[in-house]
Amino acid sequence: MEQRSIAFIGAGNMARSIIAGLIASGYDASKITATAPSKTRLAPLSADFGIHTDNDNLRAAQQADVIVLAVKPQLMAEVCLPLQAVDFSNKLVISIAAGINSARLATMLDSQLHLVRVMPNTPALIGKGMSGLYADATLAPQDHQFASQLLQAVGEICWVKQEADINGIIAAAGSAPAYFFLFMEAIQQQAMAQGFDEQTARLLVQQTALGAAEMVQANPETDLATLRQQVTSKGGTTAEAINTFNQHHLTDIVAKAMQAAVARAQEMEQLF
Ligand SMILES: NC(=O)C1=CN([C@@H]2O[C@H](COP(=O)(O)OP(=O)(O)OC[C@H]3O[C@@H](n4cnc5c(N)ncnc54)[C@H](O)[C@@H]3O)[C@@H](O)[C@H]2O)C=CC1
Ligand SMILES: O=C(O)[C@@H]1CCC=N1
Repeated sequence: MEQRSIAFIGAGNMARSIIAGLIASGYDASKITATAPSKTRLAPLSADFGIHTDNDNLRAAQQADVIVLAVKPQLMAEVCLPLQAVDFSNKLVISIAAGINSARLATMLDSQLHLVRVMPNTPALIGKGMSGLYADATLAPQDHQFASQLLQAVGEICWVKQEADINGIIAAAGSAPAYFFLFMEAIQQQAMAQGFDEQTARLLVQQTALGAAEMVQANPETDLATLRQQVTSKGGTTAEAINTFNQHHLTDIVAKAMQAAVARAQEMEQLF
């Protein structure tokens, strides 16, 4: 892919995940800079990936072709204020922040921006990320392509047509690894309660989750309900477990959780 210079403003969990994925996919480490106020955050990034690090956001942003805004939403306004000195006319800005829309980012940076909003997730770290992207119609085709390639380097992508749909991506993908981890934690805990040691319980759940996900991927023509039914023998054990989930309204719980994620993103749009 095109090797533009990229400055990650904010070098936390998500920036690290994308950087790791990019380096693994062959992106030139010398073209990547990450910034954070503390050396403790930056040192492992330069040690692990050979990228540049800087504690000066303005310098890093001025020197980059692409600026990835990767700080917490509540810090975004404070971090953007000094960046108003940057000439954004030839730069692509990519924001991965939840709950901060394009209009707000333009105000925070006091500029007209070539902007892509991206909602990635942490499996980008191992090249298995899922990212939703949004840009308005003014984005140049080469910037559209660069953003696509950048996120494709760390997983799958989908573009959404309306900015509001980014909040749906948050609910279904950005936040969703945590739902699966929670479910796996619950299975591991119960497996331990039923007598397995921690390591064995983890192996049971991780291999089963991996196998289930890979079966979904390997059978694109088979819907998820059919895959579930193939495990569920009539009058058998799985049927009892699934009935128990249904009696406790698992589908409703998931719906409520995803709606709560969207509602929080909308609330953050007003707060920050
Ligand atoms: N963690 C996740 O799974 C996902 C996070 N996001 C978004 O990514 C953004 C970052 O989230 P995380 O990486 O989880 O947070 P984090 O807290 O791990 O990382 C934020 C980083 O910003 C740095 N920082 C703080 N003040 C700064 C400043 N003044 N200048 C430069 N850097 C500064 C901190 O050192 C920290 O390393 C958020 O806006 C979040 O909404 C989006 C999708 C998924
Ligand atoms: O929890 C959050 O707000 C961020 C956005 C999606 C995943 N983590």
